[in-house]
Amino acid sequence: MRFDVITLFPEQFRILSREGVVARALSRGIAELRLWNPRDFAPGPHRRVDDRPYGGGPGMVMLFEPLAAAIAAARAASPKSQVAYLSPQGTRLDQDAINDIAAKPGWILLAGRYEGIDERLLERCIDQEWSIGDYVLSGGELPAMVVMDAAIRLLPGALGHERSAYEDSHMSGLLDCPHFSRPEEIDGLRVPKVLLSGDHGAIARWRRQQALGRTWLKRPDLLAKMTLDQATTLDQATTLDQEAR
Ligand SMILES: CC(C)(C)c1cccc(C(=O)NCC2(NC(=O)c3cccc4nocc34)CCCCC2)c1
Repeated sequence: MRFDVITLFPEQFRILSREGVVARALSRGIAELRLWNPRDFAPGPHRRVDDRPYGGGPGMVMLFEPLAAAIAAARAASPKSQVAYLSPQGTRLDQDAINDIAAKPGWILLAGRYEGIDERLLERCIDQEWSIGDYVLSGGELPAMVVMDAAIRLLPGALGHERSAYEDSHMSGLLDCPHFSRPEEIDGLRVPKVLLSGDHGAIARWRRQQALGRTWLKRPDLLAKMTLDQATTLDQATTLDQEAR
């Protein structure tokens, strides 16, 4: 899977190629990352990438021409990729959206800065608009990295052997169960006995029950969102739970 990122701050993306799942996927060729700086496509001696907004007001707007040229160059290099602008106006991303994103051959991600981009880019050059959440950010670079992290970890071979472990927990649509490790007791706080029992059936039941309970209490909206098949699993878990009592 190929990511072409259009950004005024390409240096920020070094973090992805240094360590972790994304770095490993990049070094293994499971994913590719290419950075495009609009400043390299800005004409004239001053190579302007931003200018004052028509109609006045504070701040600057990213100019159409350098961004359109950078997008065209990225499209030429990655003809199968669609263009997505990371923006507060975008469709809110969730795991279902990430699954769809990871199923495509590649994406050209545009990260905004200043007050945003010239609106005509949305008309002429951008296919999709995505948001990672409702809070004010300084740029679209971190959202772009969030999308890349979430999508790349889904690619075959990205997670290696531990993927199956994630599969049934993270992909169940439920919150995680509580996690414990050494020592058994900290300041009077002990590890739940079932986790020390070695009874893997009971441990699996307890974990499922805890995940269900926490999701019910903290994020009932996730439960409501579960698809039919997950709901079936939910029934199975509940049955298991009833048997256990
Ligand atoms: C009502 C709300 C959401 C608080 C809001 C309302 C108005 C402006 C912003 C805002 O943050 N403007 C700055 C800006 N943000 C983003 O790019 C951005 C923000 C949040 C999630 C994102 N996902 O992708 C990109 C995202 C970066 C600089 C270029 C202009 C966009 C926010």
